Amino acid sequence: MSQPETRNDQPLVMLQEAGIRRSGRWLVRGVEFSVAPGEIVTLIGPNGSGKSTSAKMAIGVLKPDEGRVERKPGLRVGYVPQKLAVDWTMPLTVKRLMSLTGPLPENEIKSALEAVGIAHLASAEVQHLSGGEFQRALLARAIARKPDLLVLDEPVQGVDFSGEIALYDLITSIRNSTGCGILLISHDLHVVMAETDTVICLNGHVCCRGTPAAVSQSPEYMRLFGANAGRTLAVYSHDHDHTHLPDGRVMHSDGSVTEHCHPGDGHHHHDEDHQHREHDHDHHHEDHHHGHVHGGIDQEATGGGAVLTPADESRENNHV
Ligand SMILES: Nc1ncnc2c1ncn2[C@@H]1O[C@H](COP(=O)(O)OP(=O)(O)OP(=O)(O)O)[C@@H](O)[C@H]1O
Repeated sequence: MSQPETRNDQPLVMLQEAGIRRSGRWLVRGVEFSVAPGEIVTLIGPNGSGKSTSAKMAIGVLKPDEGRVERKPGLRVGYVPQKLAVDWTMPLTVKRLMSLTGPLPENEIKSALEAVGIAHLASAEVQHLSGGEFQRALLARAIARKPDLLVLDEPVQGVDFSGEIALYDLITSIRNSTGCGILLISHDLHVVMAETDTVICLNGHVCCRGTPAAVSQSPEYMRLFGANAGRTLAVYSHDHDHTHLPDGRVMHSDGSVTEHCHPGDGHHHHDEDHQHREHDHDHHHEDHHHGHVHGGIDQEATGGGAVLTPADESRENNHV
C-alpha cells in the first residue's frame, strides 16, 4: 500500500511511553507510535481521548511530561490543526492565507494551490470557500514548505462524503508524490483512509492498534458507495475489552470496575503492525461494528494550517 522503497527509513518521529499531565491529571499516557517516511498513521478514539494532544507531542508543540519523543534532526512539519484562531471579520484571500505564517514565493503558492486543485481560487476570500475548498486551502498551506511530516488534525471536517473521498485521495497522492510521512487524526471511530498503514486507537492510552481491513472486500459497501469509496476508505474493526467511565475508572468485560486499566488491557502492541507491513492486510481485530460509514462530519470548519518548526510552542493555541 505505501511506498516500499522508503519503508526502511529511520522514523521521522517516534513516541515512547509518552504522556502529558495537566492540573494533576494525565491527559494521555503510555503513547507509543512512530511515523516513517511514506507511512500513513491514523489516530482514532473518542472525543477527549488525547488524539490532538498526542499529535502535538509528536510535532513538539507539547513536551511530554514522561516518556520520550524523538524527531529526525531538521524535520520539517506541515501541520493543519483542528481549530484555528482566525478573525473571520477581516477579509482574507486564499493567497494571503498561504503566507500568513511567513513569506512564500509566488510560484510556490501557485504550485501548492495547483497540487490541491484550487489554483483558480487564489484570489477568493477564505470566508466564502466551501468546506472541502477550505480544507484544500489548509492542506496547500501545510504542503507549501515541503514538509517531511504532514500532520492533519481531522482534515475532512465540514466536508461531505464524496468530498471526504476526494480529500483522502488527494492526501494519498501527496504522500505518493512527495514521500512524506503522514499523521492523520480521524474523527471517525471506524472508517479510516484505506492507505493507512497503522491505526492507533487512543483512549487516554493506546487501547489497540492494527491495520485497517479494506472495505473494498465488502460487496455491500461497494454497492452502497461505489468502487471509489472502497478504494479510499477502510473499516478499522476492533474490540476493546474494557470501557473508560466518565469518572476515569475502568469497567472490564466481566463487569468489574477498577481505578485504572489492568496491565495489558486491550493493548495489542507493536509486533502486529510490523508484521502487517510485510504482507497484505489480512488481519483485523474481532469485528464489533459492521459497515458504519458516514461522510459528513458536523463540526464547524475551523481547521488551520501552518508549517512549524518542531519546537514552535507558540502554535499550541493555533493562532495564525
Ligand atoms: N491544556 C490543557 N489543560 C487541561 N486539559 C486539557 C488541556 N488540553 C487538553 N485537555 C484535555 O485533554 C483531553 C484530551 O484532549 P484532546 O484534544 O487531545 O482530545 P481529542 O482526542 O483530540 O478530542 P476530540 O476528538 O474531541 O478533538 C481532553 O479531556 C481535554 O479536555
